[in-house]
Amino acid sequence: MKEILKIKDVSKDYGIKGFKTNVLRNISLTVNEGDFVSIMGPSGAGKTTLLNLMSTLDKATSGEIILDGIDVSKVKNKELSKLRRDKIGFIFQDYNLLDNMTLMDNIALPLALGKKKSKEIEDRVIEIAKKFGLANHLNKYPYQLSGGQKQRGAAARSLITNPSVIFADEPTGALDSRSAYELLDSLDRINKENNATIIMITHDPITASYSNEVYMINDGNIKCKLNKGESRKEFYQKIMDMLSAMGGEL
Ligand SMILES: Nc1ncnc2c1ncn2[C@@H]1O[C@H](COP(=O)(O)OP(=O)(O)OP(=O)(O)O)[C@@H](O)[C@H]1O
Repeated sequence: MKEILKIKDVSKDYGIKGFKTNVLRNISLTVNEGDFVSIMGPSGAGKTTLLNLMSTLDKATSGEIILDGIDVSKVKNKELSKLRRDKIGFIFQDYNLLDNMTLMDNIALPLALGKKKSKEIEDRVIEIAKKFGLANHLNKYPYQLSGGQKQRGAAARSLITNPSVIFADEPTGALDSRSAYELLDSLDRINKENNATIIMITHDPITASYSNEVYMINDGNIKCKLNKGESRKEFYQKIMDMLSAMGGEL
């Protein structure tokens, strides 16, 4: 199995000398190709900080982060944007689609900087849009789309460059339950069919039950890790049991 992300003894402090907050403490974890991982934990536990370090948006105070064989602490700032463009897809809670572009152009955007021909780009957008149930909406602008369609558009955009890993920060946070289900179903499909590696932060146990592994973070540490192994319903129950054992504080 190929290791896509390896984190070794990673710590993160904020603030200046004498006023430091130790937000993450000696975190280690490995994500393999094709894994679908959730990170859960109470507000302020350090989930977004961890995601920002893993996705190279922020730098660790100490420890090692290896992304697809590259030690990110050794990559210069100028090369980091290329690394992000080539290897990482992002899905944010608030979609981040550009209002003045059609869905087709929004999904194609990460490819616009490359050297691909426009017909090739269009074919790729259509292929991915189909996976997300968006093939009939490609000529629409974001204001003509529902929240769920926008978020599936953002997910399609994150996949267009065939990244090594997709990071999603509360991707269902702004969606009603039906739209959340459709997004999660699409993510589940691209995980299984394209062997896409997905790392997602969520507060929601139902959302987490779509992934295959859950890391529970509290006070800057990994408190426990759950593996799916059984059906999604049983995994949901396992997550709920873990949350109640931790005091249900989410
Ligand atoms: N730039 C920063 N400077 C100082 N402290 C920060 C900074 N960013 C985050 N923190 C602190 O680090 C801690 C962890 O924040 P983080 O956003 O990672 O938590 P979280 O688990 O994602 O929380 P939530 O679920 O509420 O989004 C918090 O106490 C927060 O106040």
